[in-house]
Amino acid sequence: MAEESWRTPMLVQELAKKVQQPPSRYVQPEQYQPISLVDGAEPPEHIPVINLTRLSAADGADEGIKLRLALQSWGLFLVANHEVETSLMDDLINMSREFFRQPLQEKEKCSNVIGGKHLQVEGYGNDLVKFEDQTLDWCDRLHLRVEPEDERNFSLWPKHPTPFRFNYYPPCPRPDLVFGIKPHSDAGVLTILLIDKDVGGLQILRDGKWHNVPTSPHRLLINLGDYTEIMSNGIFKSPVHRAVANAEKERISLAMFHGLHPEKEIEPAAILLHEKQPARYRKSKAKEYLAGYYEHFSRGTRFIDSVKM
Ligand SMILES: O=C(O)CCC(=O)C(=O)O
Ligand SMILES: [Fe+2]
Repeated sequence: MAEESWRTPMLVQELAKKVQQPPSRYVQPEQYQPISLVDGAEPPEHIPVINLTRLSAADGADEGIKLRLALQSWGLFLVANHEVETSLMDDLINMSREFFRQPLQEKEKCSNVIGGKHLQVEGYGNDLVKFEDQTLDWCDRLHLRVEPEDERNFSLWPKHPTPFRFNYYPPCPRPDLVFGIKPHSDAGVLTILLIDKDVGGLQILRDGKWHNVPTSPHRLLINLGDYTEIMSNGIFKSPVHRAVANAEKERISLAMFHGLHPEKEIEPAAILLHEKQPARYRKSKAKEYLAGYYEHFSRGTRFIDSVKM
């Protein structure tokens, strides 16, 4: 049988302890290399902020208009007045840090490797490796399905279950050569992202420019995913984003993805279509979309481009 050990790379956290240079599998092709990333990006001032208290106030129509404009032009917004206790946000990040700081043996009880050979989405470990020549990201994850409740796979959950996907980015000796997570848009309906309040790295692409997302104070970012872009026939955007690596500090983020039932069909809403505005995306089932999404993600391309008409 062919040697397929490339399918199960070493955990990045372990690798980071050993190497002075990221191995070639992690180094982005020259045209994508994140040279002077942080310096090169736009400051965060322009990223829209939506105040949830105003949005739900009886006279909050102006905030509603702001929200619509934000989703049309950015596909995302930072949340003000989210009323999530900052201590809860800290606890989540700290619990996550504790999980990743455990001995490897302990973490591997939640491993995403099946049969010693393949990676699945759910569990602890690397991102999916679909192609031998795919460029890998400088991060490990703990990815857990939380809804529907009867699909929770508790054998992959740490002892203290938490319903999120945790991204762990170890320091990288050459952040100019790798991505923490390569440029991508999220697949689903929307994502709620809890960002490390001390270490930056998340950047959003808009009109050809990368914008840094601010870290402090405790930040929640809500971004749309591809399903919403398709259902809105392109009115709302599914933003391309990436995380850059850091030479000295580890970084943690928690993403909660809201998706759809695998059998559900995703297509532009009929109410938005008319003769002058035909459907701009082909119909697909959520499960087929996800399969295509992961293939494209591995390659650093966007599946949504292939369902555009
Ligand atoms: O770590 C981040 O800030 C971004 C994570 C992300 O984009 C993802 O998990 O899809
Ligand atoms: Fe993402």
